[in-house]
Amino acid sequence: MITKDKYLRLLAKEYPTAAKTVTEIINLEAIMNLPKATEHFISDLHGEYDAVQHVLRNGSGNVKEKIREIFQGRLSTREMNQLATIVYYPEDKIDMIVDSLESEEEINEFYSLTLLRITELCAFTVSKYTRSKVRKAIPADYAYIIEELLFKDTIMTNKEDYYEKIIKTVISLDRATELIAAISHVIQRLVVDHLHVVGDIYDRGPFPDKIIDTFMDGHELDIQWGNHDVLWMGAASGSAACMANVIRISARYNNLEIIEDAYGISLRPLITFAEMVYKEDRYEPFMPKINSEDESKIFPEEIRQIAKMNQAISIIQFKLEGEIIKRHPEFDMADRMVLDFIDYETGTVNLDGKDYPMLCDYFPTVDPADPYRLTEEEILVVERLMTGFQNSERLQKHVQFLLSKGSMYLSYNDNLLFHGCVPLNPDGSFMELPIANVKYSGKALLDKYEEVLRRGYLNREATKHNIRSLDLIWYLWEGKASSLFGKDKMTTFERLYVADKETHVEKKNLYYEQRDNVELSYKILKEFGLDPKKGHIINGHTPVKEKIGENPLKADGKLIVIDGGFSKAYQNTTGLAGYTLLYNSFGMQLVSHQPFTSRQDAIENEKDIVSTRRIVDKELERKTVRQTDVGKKLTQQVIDLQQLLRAYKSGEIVEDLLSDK
Ligand SMILES: O=P(O)(O)OC[C@H]1O[C@](O)(COP(=O)(O)O)[C@@H](O)[C@@H]1O
Ligand SMILES: [Mn+2]
Repeated sequence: MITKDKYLRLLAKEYPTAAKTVTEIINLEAIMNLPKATEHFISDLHGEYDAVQHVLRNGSGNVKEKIREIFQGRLSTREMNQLATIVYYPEDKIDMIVDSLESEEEINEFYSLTLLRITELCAFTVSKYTRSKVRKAIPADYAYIIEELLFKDTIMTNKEDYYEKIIKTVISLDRATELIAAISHVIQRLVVDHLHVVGDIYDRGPFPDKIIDTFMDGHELDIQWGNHDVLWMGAASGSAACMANVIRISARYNNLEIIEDAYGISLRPLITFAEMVYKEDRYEPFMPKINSEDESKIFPEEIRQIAKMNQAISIIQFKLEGEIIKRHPEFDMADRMVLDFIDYETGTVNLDGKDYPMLCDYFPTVDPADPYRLTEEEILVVERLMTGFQNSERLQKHVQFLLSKGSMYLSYNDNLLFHGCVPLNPDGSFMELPIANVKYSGKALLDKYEEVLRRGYLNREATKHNIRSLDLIWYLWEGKASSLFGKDKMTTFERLYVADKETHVEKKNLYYEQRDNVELSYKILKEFGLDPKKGHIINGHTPVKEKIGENPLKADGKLIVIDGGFSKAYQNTTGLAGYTLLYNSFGMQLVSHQPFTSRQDAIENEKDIVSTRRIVDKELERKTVRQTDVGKKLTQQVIDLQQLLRAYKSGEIVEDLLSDK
């Protein structure tokens, strides 16, 4: 361990004189007195890149709010909406406006007014940050000009002329669009300081990869993994069962492009296998879901092929899952040995003691005497697909990003964030899972899951030794003690093969029934070492059915469910798109969003998502950085620097006065 004296001497290298130490103390004190930065919570993005982009660009309605604060009374609603659209989509919107203008004068006037307005908006947005933070958010190309415009020197007498001159020069050099775009990006970036992604970036929607690319490009953020993210992480780590699920879901939502085009993984082995082995066209339950807009863009033959792939990979999935369940009696999943319950002669299935007719009884690869055995062809298909997943550089890069920014849960500024639940037993105690003969529950279980996920990825090439970790990663997807799943079983098989909906029911963990119970929130916050009086629990995972009166604020606002509802497929059930949460120096606000139509509609018709806000918690006094987790670290730094200063004064450590020379 490093001694205090050694530490001070190391610190003295960074602050070699008393003057430099004092300057840093003053700087840190100033930062701690600034208002707490805005945190933005979003979840369940499900590949809906355009809608997510929109919410990020408008900062859950924050950009509009700031525009109103500054320009109400000075600009008309139309002008304010136009300005907001420019901030969200600068290049496209400006092109459109400029195209509609007739003369050079009109265009120049538009540029000049827009630059003035957007500069004012940006200056207002960044006013709560230190200059050094703002500088980091400014793109290098226009750094000098933007800094000049933002940090106006109030003592300069002829400053207005000076700025006008800058703006005129930029316009005359034909660079106005670029500059407006650069300033817009600074606003987008800083209108929300820190982003929390409470899970489920992947599946159902078309572009999870593009969402991750956006996240990799600069936002300050953290991620709490969702069950769908973990499924992809498992597939990238070498779990064949996770991979089969990933492919099945992509086929079901007609999104195989994500695998083939975005990640460059060839599905040819699966297509060939499906055509070769599933000779009869009996794939009705496996038809992909196709959006009405996409219907005209797809050949019927392609739909047939996707359905067959879905059918082939589903059976492979059930077989692989059966093997895992057999290896792990402690998973307690005997009821998921679904291929055992089929009567292959009569085409019925026995579930919970009751016989049901099957919607499809075509199983060309299943040997009723040994239903879980993969055929040689199936083994080959799995191997070839797996190689594709493991060799996809882009997928591996994305999963590494998820691992580096993500965790099973996060404590941040007194709040506890996780995607699903802390699984409970029917009597309310924390549910246990034995892992390598040790029982884990509550926080320890979530910590263990995280350890296993990281280990599973790290050992992805040591296939044999990794099986135990990979099995557990798959368990996280659909096991009853999984904090990401939170249901008693996943009825994929029943949904495909049985019409009777009573077999489709997935019973939610007691956690979900008890979410309104303040005591439970207290108990969980305490379990995770947080102060229950101050903190909140923030979850995603379950769409909030506002349509039938469900409230996203549970337990008097102690627990907040912010499923963003981006997934189009689920918007019929919820009645609106969903929720995001903002936490700024004034408190917490829940924002509900109407569905996003399209990027084009947003640009052309200035159609913003209508967002309404509800206050969750109001700070009695405006919260400063000092009262945050960052503040705690800075306070400690100030204490250390004060000690260093005393050491300089007493001569215990000698100043390096030559350090500047
Ligand atoms: O809507 P689909 O595609 O049938 O998926 C249903 C499945 O998704 C799940 O709800 C899990 O996904 P979510 O995390 O998005 O809820 C399962 O419980 C369920 O079996
Ligand atoms: Mn989920």
